[in-house]
Amino acid sequence: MGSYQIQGGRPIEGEYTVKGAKNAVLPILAASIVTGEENLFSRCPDISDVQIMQEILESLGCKAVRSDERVWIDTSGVSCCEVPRVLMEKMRSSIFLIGPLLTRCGRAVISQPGGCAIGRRPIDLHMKALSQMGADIEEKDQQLIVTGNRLYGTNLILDFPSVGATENIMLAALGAKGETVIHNSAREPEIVDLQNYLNCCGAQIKGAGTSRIVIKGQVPLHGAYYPIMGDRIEAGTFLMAAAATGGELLLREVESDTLRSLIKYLRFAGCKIKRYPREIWLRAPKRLYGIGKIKTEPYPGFPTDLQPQLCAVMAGAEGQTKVEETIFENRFRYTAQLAKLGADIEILQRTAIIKGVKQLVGTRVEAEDLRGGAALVLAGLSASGETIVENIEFIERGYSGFHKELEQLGADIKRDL
Ligand SMILES: CC(=O)N[C@H]1[C@@H](OP(=O)(O)OP(=O)(O)OC[C@H]2O[C@@H](n3ccc(=O)[nH]c3=O)[C@H](O)[C@@H]2O)O[C@H](CO)[C@@H](O)[C@@H]1O
Ligand SMILES: C=C(OP(=O)(O)O)C(=O)O
Repeated sequence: MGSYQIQGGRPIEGEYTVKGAKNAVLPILAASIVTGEENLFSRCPDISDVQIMQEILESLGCKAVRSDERVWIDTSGVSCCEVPRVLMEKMRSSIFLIGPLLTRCGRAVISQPGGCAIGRRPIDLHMKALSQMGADIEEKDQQLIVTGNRLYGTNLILDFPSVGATENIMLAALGAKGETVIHNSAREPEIVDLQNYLNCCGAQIKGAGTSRIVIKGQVPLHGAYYPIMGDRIEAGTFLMAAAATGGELLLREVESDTLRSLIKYLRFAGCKIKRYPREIWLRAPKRLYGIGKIKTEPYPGFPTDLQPQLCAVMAGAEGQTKVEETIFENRFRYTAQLAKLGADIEILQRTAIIKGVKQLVGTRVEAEDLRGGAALVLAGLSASGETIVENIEFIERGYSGFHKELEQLGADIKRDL
């Protein structure tokens, strides 16, 4: 396991072009299976989750080749509908193969998806919807065998606007007879990106970005060229790195509208922010203010994937911040590591009560999940002295060249191994 060594106290300053979104590229790469043709994607972040998705696609009979930030996938040779357990367990997004495999082959064999330990993350909503569409689901030897040769479109009401379930249903609905309507669908921008890609392939989907998505089934599809949207979570992480270090940053090529809630709170914290359609400029004060109460919510609310980074930033702010995590029941584990740097954070059920301290002090900490790990890096950038963040493989699931990009922006950060 590798580590980052950070000498804290340097402001994050300059310009940064945001990379393609992890949470858009993963379902989109999986979705390419439904086309049965070649596809070319640009702006694909070079992160380990994308590498694993390429390996999964290859194991199913696709060809997948990366060249710089482009990934070419030829899905014509899909010959297998079983996702190998060892790859399935490597990340949560392996779950996105169910819908495309059902559409392409009428059958998907999967095991439990892996991923960061931030909650139980069951897949009952995915399964309930597929079964309502006529799929047979059988559990055997710790595998789920989903068969759906004759899926039919229907009205589905999600009990919770799950991002993954919304996307999986959209993908399975492509092969279903008739129209599928998803009510209470998730509204995340990455779902809009999935819809846009599929419509480029000839699909007829409308409503993504709202809580009612309509998918016309059995429309002929073809391969396409598609540029992946900018990563709002990466963008938010860099904005907060600048905010935590008294820096000044111009972010380029990100839909600023997708970061409205973060921008609002960073303004409360004392940052000056200008927002243009595809750029965000931020200048931070020497010390931030605590921002009172905030809770994570489905989009357009404050994203759970920025909660750990926000708590790390607020750990050094003047005053108190209360952060309620409403999406994942176990997403505060990283706060025990932040405490090693001197953060004063108390967890009461699903709320973190953060009393800002004047100065975090560098020490050795361990990343235990992707965003919690990024939060430790932000804390290290603002702390005095040296912080060593271990187990950075978790962080590299979602951030491409994280330390190099931060170094370009003025951080003193090195990677070991
Ligand atoms: C690759 C990707 O896009 N990952 C994102 C996606 O994850 P993911 O798609 O897994 O997140 P969901 O929206 O499905 O999960 C939200 C909540 O619903 C629960 N749930 C979900 C499905 C289900 O069948 N049953 C159930 O109970 C989950 O345990 C969780 O508590 O959305 C999350 C919430 O914005 C983000 O944190 C992840 O970064
Ligand atoms: C939880 C996350 O991702 P995943 O769903 O891939 O585990 C994340 O990106 O913060």
